[in-house]
Amino acid sequence: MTSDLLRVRDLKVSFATDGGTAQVLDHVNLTIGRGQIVGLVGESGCGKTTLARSILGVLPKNSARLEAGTIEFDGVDLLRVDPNRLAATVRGRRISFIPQDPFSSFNPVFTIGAQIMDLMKWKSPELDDADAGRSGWLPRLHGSRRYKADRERVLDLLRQVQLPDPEGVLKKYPHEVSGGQRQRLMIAMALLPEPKLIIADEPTTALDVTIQAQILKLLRDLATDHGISVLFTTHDLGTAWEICDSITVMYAGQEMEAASSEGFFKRPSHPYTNRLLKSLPSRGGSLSGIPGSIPALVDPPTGCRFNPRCEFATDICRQTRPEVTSAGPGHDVRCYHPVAEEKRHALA
Ligand SMILES: Nc1ncnc2c1ncn2[C@@H]1O[C@H](COP(=O)(O)OP(=O)(O)OP(=O)(O)O)[C@@H](O)[C@H]1O
Repeated sequence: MTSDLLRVRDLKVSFATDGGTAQVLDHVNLTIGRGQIVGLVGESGCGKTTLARSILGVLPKNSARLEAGTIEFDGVDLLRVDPNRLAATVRGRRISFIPQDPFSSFNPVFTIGAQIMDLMKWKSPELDDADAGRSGWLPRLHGSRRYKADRERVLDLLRQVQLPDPEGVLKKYPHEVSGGQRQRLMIAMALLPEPKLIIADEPTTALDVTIQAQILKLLRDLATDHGISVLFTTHDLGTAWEICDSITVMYAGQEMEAASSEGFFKRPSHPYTNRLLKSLPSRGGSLSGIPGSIPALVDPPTGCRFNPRCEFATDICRQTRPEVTSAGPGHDVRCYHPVAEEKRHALA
C-alpha cells in the first residue's frame, strides 16, 4: 500500500460562465499522505474550493466540466467510480467535510441531536458498504442496537471536541449554541463516520481570532489522535503554518509549489511564493505587495499563469507551463527559474 492517501494528477476543470469558459483548474496536482495535514493555500478565486469539490464529487452539474485528470483515493480513481456508489460509500463516510460556516450547515428547526442521529442513519461506521450502497432513497434501518452504539459514539465525540454537557447539547437547537461550539459540533460530525480524509474548507474564517486558534488546535490534535488526513484550505499562510505538515500553494488555478511546512517557509522556491512571503506584514497577510493583478480565468496567460507578474519570466514561461521539478526532498516546484538561496536574499 502506498503511503499517499490521495493523489490528484493533472486535474483540469472549467466552468461555463456568461463571459465564456473559465479555466479554473489547469492540470493541477495535489498529494496527501496518510495521517498528514495538508494546507491548500491561495488567495480568493485561485480554485481551492473547486479542487475540494472535485475531490468530494460535488461540482455543480450544470456549469462545471471535468476535462482531464485523475483523483486517486486509497488506490481508486474516484472519477471512474459510479456516482451512486461514491455518494453511498465515499462521500461523507471515507471522506468527510467541515464547512466554512457552521450555522448555515444546520437546519434551524430541528434539534442538534435529531440532525446528528439522522446523519448516522446514512453514514454510521456500523453500516457496511453493501448496506450503504443499497437503493439510495430508502431510509436505512436504524435498529436499536445500532442506534445505541451510534448514540454512544456521538456522546463520546462531543466529549472529545470538549463540548460541556454533551447530553444537553443534543437537546438544543442550533441557535442556542455559540459559533465556536457549532464548529466543534461540525468537527465531531466530520469524525463520526471514522473517515480517512477530512476536507476542511476555511473552517475558522467565521470565528473570532481567539476561538480560531482553539478550534485549529483541536482539529489538529483530533486528526493526529485518530490518524486521519486533513486537507485544509485557507487564504492565510499564518493559519497554514500553525496547523499543517505540508503546504501546496495555488495561483490562478495552477499549483506552484508543494513542500513540508518547514521547507516551504525556510526555502521557498517559486518566485510567487517568495513574493508572497515577503509581502506579508506578519505571516497572515495577502498578495497586496505584489505588483500587477490576478488574471481573469476566462482568458488566463498561457504557460505559467504567474508570468505577467514575475520578474524572472522569460519566453518559455509565457509559452509552456513548467513540469514539476524537485527543489529538495519532498519539495516540488513548477518553475523554469526557481529561486536559489542567493536570489532569495536579493529579492527586495
Ligand atoms: N459554479 C460556478 N460557476 C462559474 N464559475 C465558478 C463557479 N464556482 C467557482 N467559479 C469560479 O472559479 C474560480 C475559483 O473559485 P473557487 O471558489 O474555487 O476559488 P477559491 O480559491 O476557493 O476562492 P475563495 O477563497 O474565495 O473561496 C473563481 O473565478 C470563481 O468565480
